[in-house]
Amino acid sequence: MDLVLIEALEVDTVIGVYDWERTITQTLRLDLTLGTDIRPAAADDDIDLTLNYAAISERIIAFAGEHDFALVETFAERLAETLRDTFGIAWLRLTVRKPGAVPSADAVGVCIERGNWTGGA
Ligand SMILES: Nc1nc2c(c(=O)[nH]1)N=C([C@H](O)[C@@H](O)CO)CN2
Repeated sequence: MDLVLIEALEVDTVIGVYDWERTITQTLRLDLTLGTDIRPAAADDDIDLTLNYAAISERIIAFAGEHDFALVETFAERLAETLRDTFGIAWLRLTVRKPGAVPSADAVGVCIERGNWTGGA
């Protein structure tokens, strides 16, 4: 399996468990690793035969604007489900970081993997 990457994508959303967090927008930083087979796209030099990282990034930005979860866990789980359903992604790793949430840390967050890693050539 090959991998398509989206790194340090910043999205604005309402996120947090505290009352004050329900009234503001905060920035999350996302890293995605998307499992696919890039050989058909490379053979034909055709964007329609691969995972379009620009289209996926736009969907993520829209998703963040459409939802207001309390937990980064919920954001990650629901986003992974949406992306896999929308783009037919076999396997993905998604890291969601919340910079500034813990002042003495660069960022806190979660990392999840969903789907089946087929391996192979
Ligand atoms: N495992 C988690 N812990 C915490 C979360 C979270 O989403 N997942 N959220 C908060 C608060 O919203 C915090 O980010 C505010 O600074 C605390 N712990």
